[in-house]
Amino acid sequence: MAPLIELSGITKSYGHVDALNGVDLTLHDNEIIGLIGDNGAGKSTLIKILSGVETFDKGTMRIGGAAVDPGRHTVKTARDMGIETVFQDKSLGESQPIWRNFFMGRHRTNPLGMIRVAHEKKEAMKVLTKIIGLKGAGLSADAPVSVLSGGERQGLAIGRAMYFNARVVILDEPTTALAVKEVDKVLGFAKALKTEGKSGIFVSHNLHHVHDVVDRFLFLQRGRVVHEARKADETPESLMATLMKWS
Ligand SMILES: Nc1ncnc2c1ncn2[C@@H]1O[C@H](COP(=O)(O)OP(=O)(O)OP(=O)(O)O)[C@@H](O)[C@H]1O
Repeated sequence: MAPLIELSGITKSYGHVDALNGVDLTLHDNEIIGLIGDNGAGKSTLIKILSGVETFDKGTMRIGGAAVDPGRHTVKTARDMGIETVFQDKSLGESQPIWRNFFMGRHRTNPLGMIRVAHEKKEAMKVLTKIIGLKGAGLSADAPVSVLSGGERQGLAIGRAMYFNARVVILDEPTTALAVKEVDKVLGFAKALKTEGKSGIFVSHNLHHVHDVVDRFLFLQRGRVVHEARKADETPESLMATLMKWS
């Protein structure tokens, strides 16, 4: 079976800055990989290209074996091919109810074009309580997003991606600026991707978090993949030593 994602020789420049300089990357079915690299290594550029936010200059991208035309790759086509990204700065509508956020931009409608509100509320709560495991007396589909903690908001975004049939969920610094208990929740949500048969790409500066979640690590430096390693061969400390070596 073809890898879910296969990148070969991907380059991307912003003016004179080579953000990516010949990146090769393979992601297999039901695998989570971690992208590790210092500031400016190219991690964000790479995930923006995968998610269709940015295009690439040279190289080939295959998703599920099908070649992607960089001129036609958009957030919509990436989603249609099963790639969803939970960006660090994603904005949820704070005062909007949870169910609306869950279905934002992708509402289920009846033949008259009206939103199937009761159905959407039921579906959203099913995912959030059964798959993501959110708890709490005040938790209801009608509650505003503002009742959710930082970690739970990540859970909503991850659950939504899974519901809309993502095959790959990209998590961009999902644990940044969260309290310890919230971090544990988010790491649990990330690991749930595998239980649900999905794949993932996890980007974080925290090597303990990366080590906890992923199967394989790719080290990026100045727009190139300079080192790859498997979880079985690494500890958070050895990852740090490798990062220092390449920084
Ligand atoms: N829109 C842009 N315009 C110009 N240069 C950019 C742009 N986006 C990224 N770059 C440059 O491309 C290089 C790679 O940046 P990128 O944000 O992908 O790195 P990163 O590994 O995600 O860093 P960080 O961990 O700090 O987020 C950097 O030199 C950065 O300054």
